[in-house]
Amino acid sequence: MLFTIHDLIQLFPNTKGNIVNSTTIQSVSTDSRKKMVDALFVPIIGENFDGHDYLAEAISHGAIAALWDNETEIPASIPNGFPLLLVDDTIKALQQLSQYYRRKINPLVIGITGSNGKTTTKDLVGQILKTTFKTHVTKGNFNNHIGLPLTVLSMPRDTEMLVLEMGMNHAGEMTLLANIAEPDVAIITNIGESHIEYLGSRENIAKAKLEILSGLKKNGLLIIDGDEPLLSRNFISYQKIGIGTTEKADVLLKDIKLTNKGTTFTINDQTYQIPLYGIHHAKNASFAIVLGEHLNLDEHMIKKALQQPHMTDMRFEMLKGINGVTLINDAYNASPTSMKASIDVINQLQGYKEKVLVLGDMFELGTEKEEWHRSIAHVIDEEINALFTIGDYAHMIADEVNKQGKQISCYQVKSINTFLKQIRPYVHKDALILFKASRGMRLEDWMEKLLLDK
Ligand SMILES: CC(=O)N[C@H]1[C@@H](OP(=O)(O)OP(=O)(O)OC[C@H]2O[C@@H](n3ccc(=O)[nH]c3=O)[C@H](O)[C@@H]2O)O[C@H](CO)[C@@H](O)[C@@H]1O[C@H](C)C(=O)N[C@@H](C)C(=O)N[C@H](CCC(=O)N[C@@H](CCC[C@@H](N)C(=O)O)C(=O)O)C(=O)O
Ligand SMILES: Nc1ncnc2c1ncn2[C@@H]1O[C@H](COP(=O)(O)OP(=O)(O)OP(=O)(O)O)[C@@H](O)[C@H]1O
Ligand SMILES: C[C@@H](N)C(=O)N[C@H](C)C(=O)O
Repeated sequence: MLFTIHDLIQLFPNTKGNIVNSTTIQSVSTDSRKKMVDALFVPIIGENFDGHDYLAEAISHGAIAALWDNETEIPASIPNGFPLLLVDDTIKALQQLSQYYRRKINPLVIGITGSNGKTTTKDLVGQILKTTFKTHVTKGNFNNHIGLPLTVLSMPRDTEMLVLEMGMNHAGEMTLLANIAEPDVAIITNIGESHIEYLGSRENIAKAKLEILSGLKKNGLLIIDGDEPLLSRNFISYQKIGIGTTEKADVLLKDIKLTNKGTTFTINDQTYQIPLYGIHHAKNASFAIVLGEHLNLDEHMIKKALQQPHMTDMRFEMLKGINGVTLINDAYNASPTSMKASIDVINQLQGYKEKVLVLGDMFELGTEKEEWHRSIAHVIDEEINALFTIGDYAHMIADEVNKQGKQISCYQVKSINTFLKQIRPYVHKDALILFKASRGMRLEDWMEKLLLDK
């Protein structure tokens, strides 16, 4: 049970229908299309639909009460006496309800933000905490003004640790999330260029990420990228731990080595092996390790948890394709920092006769999008045999590669059929192919054509 109707009317006293105080709500849903159990349905007015139009379906799928926008007509077809709680704005009410529930259950809350690595770090933190605590973790990428409240409201009542991914793409959004989450621990993974179109500069991105402090408990734990100058300031009200590879860091990440099974590294005199590739993933894992140590978790349990983590897909996900080719599905999203980090790994990976990059456009980069795309060329080594580019801007990466005189075969791809013909010679057991682009490019559709069981 989450709460009773009685709890709800303390927050939302304006009601319609038969209000039975002892009625217990087991779940909260914003989607009538999904089955629910003894749920509070929260209709949201969205870009494509108005959830208020689907109350009947929600009831048929298990809703026993609903919030209702008090400007929206109540359908005559509503079952007699069905309990409605009238509110000014259902999204704001959802957020208010989630803050109430967060305070009621009062787990230790870990909020994770940053330009890149939130989902990865969230998965790793959850894996480590689950060794010892009843832990509830954001599912997938549910990290915004709707996703975070739904994550809080899906938390079982006996939750001890709540791990929340906190995303933003405009100033002010992190303040809202931080005041719902009220984290005891805040992790800022890095400051990159993601969503710079809306923030204007990396300085403003850093400022927006630091809004998480508006909800962080006084003397709470702040774990940050210790190599990031935009985060190097005094945080007098918090216990700050900067993790990095430079002497500036409070905790030094050392001996980082890429292997064909992942990455090994040393931190606080302990050596770790993770099945994730690259310095950036060593850093993400280090955020989780330092948190585990702060909570006095056993080193061996931390190491074991990191050896077989359950990771969200499409983040540098290694797969086998036709003819035994190795495919890397890194197609969930892309920014210059994450695309360069992934290419840097490809440059270094051993054991392949041919290495191929399939790169698509990166979105939300603002007025300097051309320069940002061109900057990718600088990290493409001549280790790479072929570069396929897809989209209006990605071809500038190839143009820059050619300008630098690098001996790399470049293909500007216009259609999936052309692509499949051109990439065919590279689809063999000794080849490695990386797919990376922004979400809107849906590059996984291209990669899936090369999978065995497509
Ligand atoms: C509101 C919602 O959840 N919409 C989801 C829905 O979209 P759809 O187009 O179908 O519906 P509408 O939004 O128009 O509908 C309004 C509501 O009506 C419901 N409904 C509709 C039809 C029906 O028959 N019955 C109904 O009840 C409907 O459920 C709505 O509640 O479905 C889509 C497909 O599954 C979803 O993609 C869509 O989800 C939206 C995008 C959403 O915001 N979902 C959150 C739960 C979430 O956290 N999504 C994350 C992505 C978050 C993200 O991109 N984060 C950014 C940073 C934050 C940016 C912030 N400013 C922002 O605007 O998000 C990042 O970079 O990480 C996810 O999906 O992974
Ligand atoms: N610390 C990091 N620095 C640079 N790139 C990273 C880092 N961590 C992960 N990445 C890369 O960024 C991409 C997205 O990873 P992930 O989904 O974990 O980030 P995210 O911050 O959750 O993204 P989103 O903002 O979409 O939620 C992947 O390509 C991943 O390899
Ligand atoms: C979809 C959202 N989480 C995101 O990452 N957007 C950027 C622009 C991307 O798709 O690369």
